[in-house]
Amino acid sequence: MQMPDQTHPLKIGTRGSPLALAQAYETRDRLMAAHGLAEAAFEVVVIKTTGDKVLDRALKEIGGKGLFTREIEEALSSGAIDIAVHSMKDMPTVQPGGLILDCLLPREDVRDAFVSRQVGSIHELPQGAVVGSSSLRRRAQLANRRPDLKLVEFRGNVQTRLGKLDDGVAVATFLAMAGLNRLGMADVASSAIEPEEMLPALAQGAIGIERREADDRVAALLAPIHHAPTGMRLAAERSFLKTLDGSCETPIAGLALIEGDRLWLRGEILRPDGSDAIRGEIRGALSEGAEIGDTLARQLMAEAPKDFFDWR
Ligand SMILES: NCc1[nH]cc(CCC(=O)O)c1CC(=O)O
Repeated sequence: MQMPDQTHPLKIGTRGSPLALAQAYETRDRLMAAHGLAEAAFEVVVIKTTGDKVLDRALKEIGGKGLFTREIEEALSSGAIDIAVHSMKDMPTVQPGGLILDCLLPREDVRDAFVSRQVGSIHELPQGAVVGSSSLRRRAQLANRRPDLKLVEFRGNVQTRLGKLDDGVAVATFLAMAGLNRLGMADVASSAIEPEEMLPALAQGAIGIERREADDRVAALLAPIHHAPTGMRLAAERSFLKTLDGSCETPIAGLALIEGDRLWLRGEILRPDGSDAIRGEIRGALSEGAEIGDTLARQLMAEAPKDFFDWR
């Protein structure tokens, strides 16, 4: 296999946020260790996406899937980069023709973090407290569990959101534990929310590496850093999401865990205002992630009232 080197570096495409860069460097470090390569054999290429450019509107208004990925995938297809590093929870369930996402790094903490300067957990929030979040899923889940709370839009990176808390715009907000851990900012979390209380986003905490499907050299380079258990869990979670036709910006939550030689998938779908939630779970063989994800999605859809999906 032709290894990348200083004159022919492997080009790693990524968004430019501190979290995206941390994920790109983690990928580079794993590739360096797996193949005994020097840092100079890699080049990190920062690409600005629509989601990075538009900061003044709610994500669902800008609309469409792949808000944070389109420009990066174009660079991959054109050959401007060799691999693209993504947060799997932001990835559409189907990749553009010619691209494939089959390399996953070991998953980080899947839980959401509850972040507040004043209170320690959701339960401690006073009646009617203002909570900031831009995530349709988190807003719907919170409204479902605490209809008394007042929800406000909250966009921007971690620092921006913490600044809004300091300015008193809201008493609390939510972030992914995975992102905080990767940024070395876990201490920002007042507490981690257990999946039993609130299921996370599908694929939360997982990093995926996308490549050109026909690029056998890159496939061979990536093979040793793929984490199979994460792949099995994500197969179930992404199949669940795909059948529901959801994206990271629809009120759908779920989590697959490995219990011995079995996969255990839990899922939840909500109305955006939180007035209704439907939950379910399913178990299956480790190799059957795609099947159980699809089956659970169909079960929940069958249980849902006719108008349940009118928000789509
Ligand atoms: N939608 C933005 C996004 N995409 C991935 C993460 C966190 C890291 C991860 O889940 O892997 C975040 C931020 C957040 O939800 O706090």
